Order: sequence, then structure tokens, then C-alpha cells
Amino acid sequence: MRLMVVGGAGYIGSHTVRQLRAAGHEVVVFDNLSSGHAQALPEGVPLVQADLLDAASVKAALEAHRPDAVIQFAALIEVGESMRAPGRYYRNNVVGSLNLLQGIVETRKVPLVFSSTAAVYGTTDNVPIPENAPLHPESVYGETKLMTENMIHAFHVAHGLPYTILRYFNVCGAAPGGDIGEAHPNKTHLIELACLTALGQREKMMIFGDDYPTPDGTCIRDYIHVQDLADAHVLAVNAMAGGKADAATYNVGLGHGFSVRQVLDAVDAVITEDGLPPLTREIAPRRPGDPPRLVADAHRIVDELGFQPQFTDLKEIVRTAWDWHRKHPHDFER
Ligand SMILES: NC(=O)c1ccc[n+]([C@@H]2O[C@H](COP(=O)([O-])OP(=O)(O)OC[C@H]3O[C@@H](n4cnc5c(N)ncnc54)[C@H](O)[C@@H]3O)[C@@H](O)[C@H]2O)c1
Ligand SMILES: O=c1ccn([C@@H]2O[C@H](COP(=O)(O)OP(=O)(O)O[C@H]3O[C@H](CO)[C@H](O)[C@H](O)[C@H]3O)[C@@H](O)[C@H]2O)c(=O)[nH]1
Repeated sequence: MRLMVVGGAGYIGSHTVRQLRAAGHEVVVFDNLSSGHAQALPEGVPLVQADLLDAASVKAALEAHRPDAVIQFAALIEVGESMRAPGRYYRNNVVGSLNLLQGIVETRKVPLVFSSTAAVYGTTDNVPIPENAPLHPESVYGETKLMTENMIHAFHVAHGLPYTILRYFNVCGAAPGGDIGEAHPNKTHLIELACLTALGQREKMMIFGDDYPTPDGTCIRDYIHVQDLADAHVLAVNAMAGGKADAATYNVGLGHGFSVRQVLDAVDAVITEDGLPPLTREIAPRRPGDPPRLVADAHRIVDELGFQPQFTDLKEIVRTAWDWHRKHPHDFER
């Protein structure tokens, strides 16, 4: 198949482009490079450098490249920033996706895979979280994702647009070999920050709260390796190509969680093997908006698409992230 990967120069997009090509698909990337990197793309992958907010460019790219399916990763992704700059988030994430949907139904009406997030669930006691749990996003970021999910569903009902929505839990790790990896302009994610701290770019790791109602008092998250997540997109595309799924929503996680302390222990285990000292840790106040536990009920994607995550060992997951950051301490700059 020929796939248009929107936001394909970003962290998850670039790993997915690679897996799609390995599965024999042809790929064209549409990205404005606002947070993505052309260097993250394999040689020979065409890049349309354009903005989803420019509806004419979106339609022109669809007409020129005639994809058989579209994967939509492009978004602004920071929860905290979304609360300070809601207009930017609603415009980029909702209007951008609307332009894409409109372009698709006006041109080729091909299947769409959309990147959603566990943030659509908000705080819930219903853990592990099934896909039919109530949706109560607590941030503008989560709200933009839920609004886009609802738009996609409306386009399915009105125009027959086939879709698969993937709700990712905590995405982490890097391609084994360490040539591409997480390279967001602002660093907020736990494993990435821990690796940068090990490299001396931060003084210490802050643990945001140790008084949560969890076994060790720190928050529990479901960490899914970016390469497994990329494979989930390949499965989704193949299922839609085979007419198997035309309106499906899946959680993508391992189905079990690790605490902040367990993650930092795994980072310590990896970096001390490389002769570095363990990270200095400091207990800090809770970060506003952090639920104690977010763990996916991941049965649906396993049962329906045959999803089989390969990276289930936390230390192995951290090792891939560490290899990337060690080799690229300033992302793609050096
Ligand atoms: N990283 C995570 O932990 C996580 C978790 C849940 C969901 N997600 C979702 O996955 C998707 C990808 O996340 P990521 O971590 O790879 O982020 P990223 O910032 O690395 O990638 C996003 C890509 O989209 C591009 N982009 C953004 N706005 C655009 C626009 N208006 N027009 C064209 N291109 C645009 C950026 O340049 C970038 O290459 C996002 O939709 C995000 O909300 C990410
Ligand atoms: O320096 C840090 C960074 C994080 N944490 C803790 O580590 C856990 C994971 O935090 P991340 O920032 O790595 O990830 P989040 O769970 O906040 O974010 C994830 O879920 C969000 C929605 O809930 C978004 O989808 C986001 O993109 C995705 O990575 C949280 O308990 C956080 O408080 C720390 O203790 N110290």
C-alpha cells in the first residue's frame, strides 16, 4: 500500500515510517517540521513540508500522492502547555485534523489511523482502563484528542470514512541501534529526563509525589515501547486494507504498569552497567493533574489485531532509550 504519514517526522511517526517500510509499504510523509526532524526519516522517503492548517496544501498532497490510507500523528502534545495556550492547541490539533478529514472525504475517502491518548480518560478508578470507560479529559490537550475522535466518528457516519483510533499509554524507548529516538523540543517525559540526567544535562531527578495510594507511593504508568506502538499501526493499516476493521478504537499499552521508582531503578541498573553512578533523586510535590494509576486494558488489540508487544522488560525498554540518548545527547543536532 501507499501510505501518507502525517506528522511522520516526529518521534512516533518516524519509528512507524520505518516499520511500515519494513512491512513492504510505500510511504510519503506530510510534516511541517515544527517539532519533527527530516533526519529521522529513512533515505528515499518523500517529505511534503507543509502545514495541516493550510487546507489547500493538504488537499493538494492527497491528490498528488494518492495514498491508500492515511496515518495522522501531527499534533502539539504537551499537557501543561495546552493549559497555558489553549487556542494554539485547539487550532493545531482540532482544525488541523478537520482539514485532513475534509481533504480525505473530498479526494479519496481512504482509511485513517489516528493517534489518540490515554489522556482522554482522565482520572479513573476503573484500572486497567477498558476502551469503553467514561471519557473525561482533564486537559486541553486531552480535550483536543477527544474532539478529534468525535469528528472522525461523525465523518465515518456521514461519509463512510473507515478509521482506527489508537489510544496510546506512555510511549517510550527508541529503535534498537539508537539512530532515531525521542527528540521533542521540550523534555517532560520520565525516561527521557532520566537519561538526560545521567548524561549530566540535569542535576537530579525529581520524583513528583511519593504519597500516592500505590505500593511504593509513586505514580504507576503503562510504558509501551515506540517500536511496538509502530507495529500496532502496521497491524491497523493491514486490518483496514483487508476490510477487517472500519470503525475501531484500541488502547495500546502492555496492560501492566510500573511505578516512577521502578522506572528510575531500571535506569540506574542500565547506567551503572555503563560505569555511571546512580541518579540523584529528590522527592518533589505532586505534579498537578497526575492520576495515581494509568494502566491499559489492552485485550482488544491483542484479540482483534493480534498485537504482540516485544518489549515487555522494563530494563530492556530503558536500554533502548539510553542507547539513543547516549549516542545523540543533543537529539539530532549532533
Ligand atoms: N509521545 C507520547 O507519549 C504520546 C502519548 C499519547 C499520544 N501521543 C500522540 O502521538 C502523536 C505523535 O506524538 P510524538 O510524541 O511523535 O510527537 P512529535 O512532536 O515528535 O511528532 C508530531 C509531529 O507532527 C508534526 N506537526 C505538528 N503539527 C503539525 C501541523 N499543523 N502540520 C504538519 N505537521 C505537524 C511535528 O512537526 C512532528 O513531526 C501525537 O498526536 C500525540 O498527541 C503521543
Ligand atoms: O521528572 C519527572 C517526570 C515525570 N515524573 C512522573 O513520571 C510519571 C510519568 O510522567 P510522564 O511525563 O513521562 O508521562 P505522563 O504520564 O504525564 O504523560 C503521558 O500521558 C499524558 C496523558 O496523561 C500524555 O499523553 C503524555 O504525552 C504521555 O507521555 C508521572 O507520574 C510523573 O509525575 C516524575 O516523577 N518526574
